[in-house]
Amino acid sequence: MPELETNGATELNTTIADALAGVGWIVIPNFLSADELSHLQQLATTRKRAFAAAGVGREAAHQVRQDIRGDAVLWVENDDAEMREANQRMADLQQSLNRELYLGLNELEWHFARYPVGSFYQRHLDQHRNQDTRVVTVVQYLNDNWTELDGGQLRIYLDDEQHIDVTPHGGTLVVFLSNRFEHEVLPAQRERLSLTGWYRRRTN
Ligand SMILES: O=C(O)CCC(=O)C(=O)O
Ligand SMILES: [Fe+2]
Repeated sequence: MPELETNGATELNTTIADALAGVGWIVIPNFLSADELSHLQQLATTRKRAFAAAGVGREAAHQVRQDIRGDAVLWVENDDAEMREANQRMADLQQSLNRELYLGLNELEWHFARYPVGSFYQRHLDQHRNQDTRVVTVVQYLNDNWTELDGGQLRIYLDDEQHIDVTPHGGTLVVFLSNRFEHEVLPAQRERLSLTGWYRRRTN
């Protein structure tokens, strides 16, 4: 029998859906429990050698450009047994967003991302040009004891060039509409670890 979502999880997913329908973004501290956080940190550590430099651009235009983004990534597979719980939480959120906002999301693609000391990701939009399949961006941070001095904030540009800075505290979840907000990762003064993903609507 499938596990039932707890009421807390359902409520949280509704809060996220409401925020997306309203301002279009939300930050949720302590989205991950301490156990979930340490499990994901351990996985990222165990798999450290499998991370590969991230690129920019799609297909033929794809290239590693550390002057644009300096992180290394490891994609998460759907059938990864170690990621079962994390994938399930994201699947539950996907279902809530579809139920409440009729977004028609049909998959999550996500990866671990490791930003070495001094690295950053320049201001960008997550939707690839001429392709609108990335609908909702989700980021979970996996860092212990992060302080303002460690840099690495996620800067989200709101309307009128106002911005908010999100500190990548372990367990924090950020969700925003992929086509609406340009954002950047400020230079990290410590190694910075996250899980970043996109709910997509397949066009074919
Ligand atoms: O790690 C973050 O805070 C955001 C990463 C990001 O913008 C991306 O991978 O597209
Ligand atoms: Fe991004």
